[in-house]
Amino acid sequence: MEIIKTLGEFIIDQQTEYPDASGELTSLFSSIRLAAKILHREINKAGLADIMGSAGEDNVQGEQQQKLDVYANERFKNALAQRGVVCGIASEEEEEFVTFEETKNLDGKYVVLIDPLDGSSNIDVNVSVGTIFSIYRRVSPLGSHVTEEDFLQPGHKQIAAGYVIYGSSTMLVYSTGNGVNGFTYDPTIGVFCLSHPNLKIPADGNIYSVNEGNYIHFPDGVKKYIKYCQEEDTTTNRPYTSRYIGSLVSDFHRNLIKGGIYLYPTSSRYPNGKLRLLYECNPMAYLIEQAGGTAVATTGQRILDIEPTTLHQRCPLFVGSPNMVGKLEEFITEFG
Ligand SMILES: O=P(O)(O)OC[C@H]1O[C@](O)(COP(=O)(O)O)[C@@H](O)[C@@H]1O
Ligand SMILES: [Mg+2]
Ligand SMILES: [Mg+2]
Repeated sequence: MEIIKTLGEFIIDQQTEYPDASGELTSLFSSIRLAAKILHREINKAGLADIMGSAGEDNVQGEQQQKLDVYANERFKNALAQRGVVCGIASEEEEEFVTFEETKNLDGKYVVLIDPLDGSSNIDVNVSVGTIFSIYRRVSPLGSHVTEEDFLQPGHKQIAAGYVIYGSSTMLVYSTGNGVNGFTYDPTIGVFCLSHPNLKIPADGNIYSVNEGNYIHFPDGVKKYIKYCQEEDTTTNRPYTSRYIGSLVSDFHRNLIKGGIYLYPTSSRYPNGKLRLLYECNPMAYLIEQAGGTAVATTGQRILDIEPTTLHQRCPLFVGSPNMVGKLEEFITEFG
């Protein structure tokens, strides 16, 4: 008989490992689960619903907001405000952090940082997109008003992080600091089921993911590494294969399973890199380290040790199989 372990059961099992657990994190995860199911439903029929295309406004990053960016932001915001365990969120689609001022939330001990819809440029062309989330305990006292300090915590202080990928199937992949597990959504029974237990990234891979359209603007060390990936050398399994979907969640997920490296370096267009530290780089760095991989902003600079200064700050991201990131760091050390 087929044993199905649902996400709900898995979280409750994990909770028993923490004797003083209050169940609040479990409750927070059920909010994320609910919003993910609603997004799954909408994305699956996106071509039929009025949910494609631009929303006609720019977000704080100066990027045109897509209708699905706005929709996803509202769904996650509403779901996270429901259960009184989250006192505030910071989102790619909100200029300032949002506090849930209803009294019940002031006692919420968690803050959530979220990229409600990752891979926005792929929405209208039916390519997989995602949601990325990062969870911290607040630093301000319970019952008091939420402050920016609650959000500007270094990545190693995360108590959980994860993503949802809306692809050929919808999956939720997360960690609470005890390994990384993946759950596939079964819409026929409306639950996420454990499908990828204890994910570990291979130490080496043969996939590199980078937008080579920006190549001429990359630092020399990165250029040299990309050339290294393309050289012929069967002893080191090169040339590697180039794969770039243009949705961080999807490129990350593939490399997590198969081994590989994802690079979003600095360039003249993005002098500090494109991706946002708090709700893209930190959660992915937390997951990759839990899966045995590495995430750096440059040689020896662990993403999780960066002290954030602003909500939407950007930083370069090099993440993936430890041996591949290590090799890239050698090139950056030598060539800058
Ligand atoms: O088109 P580019 O410059 O290669 O950027 C692609 C990257 O930008 C992103 O789309 C940024 O995320 P958002 O879609 O959430 O803004 C990543 O998912 C992706 O990896
Ligand atoms: Mg994103
Ligand atoms: Mg986004």
